[in-house]
Amino acid sequence: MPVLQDLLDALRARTIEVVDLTAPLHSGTPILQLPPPFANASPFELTEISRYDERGPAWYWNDIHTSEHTGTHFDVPVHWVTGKDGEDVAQVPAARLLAPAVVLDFAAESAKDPDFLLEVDHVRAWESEHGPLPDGGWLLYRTGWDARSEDAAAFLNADDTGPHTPGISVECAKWLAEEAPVMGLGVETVGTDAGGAHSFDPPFPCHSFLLGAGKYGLTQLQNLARLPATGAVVIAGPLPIVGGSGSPARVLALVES
Ligand SMILES: O=C(O)C(=O)c1ccccc1S
Ligand SMILES: [Mn+2]
Repeated sequence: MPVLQDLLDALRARTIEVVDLTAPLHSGTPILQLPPPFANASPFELTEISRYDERGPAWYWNDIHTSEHTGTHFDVPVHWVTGKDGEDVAQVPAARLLAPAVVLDFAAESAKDPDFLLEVDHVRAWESEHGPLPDGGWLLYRTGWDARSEDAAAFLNADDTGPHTPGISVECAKWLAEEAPVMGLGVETVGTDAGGAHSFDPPFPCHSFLLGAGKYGLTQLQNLARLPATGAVVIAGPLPIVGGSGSPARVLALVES
């Protein structure tokens, strides 16, 4: 029996579940707020072209206006200066859009400290319990932040000192980029870097090291709580925007029931 038929049978029998890791995309979707003098992304907008009316009697359609980095989205190397000679989002090999994924759950730590940072030791301890990180796969970092995703203020969690959202330490970002076998980092927060990463050295180290190493980012993921620590397969579908630095993406996980 061909393996693909086995997959279809398992999906039909629901012995394999499809978990949607994507946040709904709408005008209220939180977007990263960079401080002046830096420019910022635009909120997502739908602009109606027609809706079964004189502009189009039988059809409803819209223009969309969005940043590449709005909502659940896929970061590619060219997004950062360290990866400027790397892939744009249209150049990501299709074979890499389906990959194994592991989940590192630090939701409890992030609930206690919104500036919590994942360190290499945390990953090493996870590996001693669950085995090595997947070669060519995703490290999905669960912080529980998806619960805030429909409240932009809570999700961005900024005060007069800037945003306070959990992330990855500089040392861990460098290690994930240069030592770990994963092809990318997925997070629940607005971007792959911690809210305080603007003050790190280098600033935004996940972007700087991971994209500089030709790796990828997935952001604003949801439902990581529904995935096992190991064994999920993630399908991430960015739009192949020619020359693009990233794209809103539909991200799904296949999980054995
Ligand atoms: O890639 C992103 O969505 C992101 O987080 C970002 C975008 C542009 C500048 C800084 C950052 S930190
Ligand atoms: Mn991004």
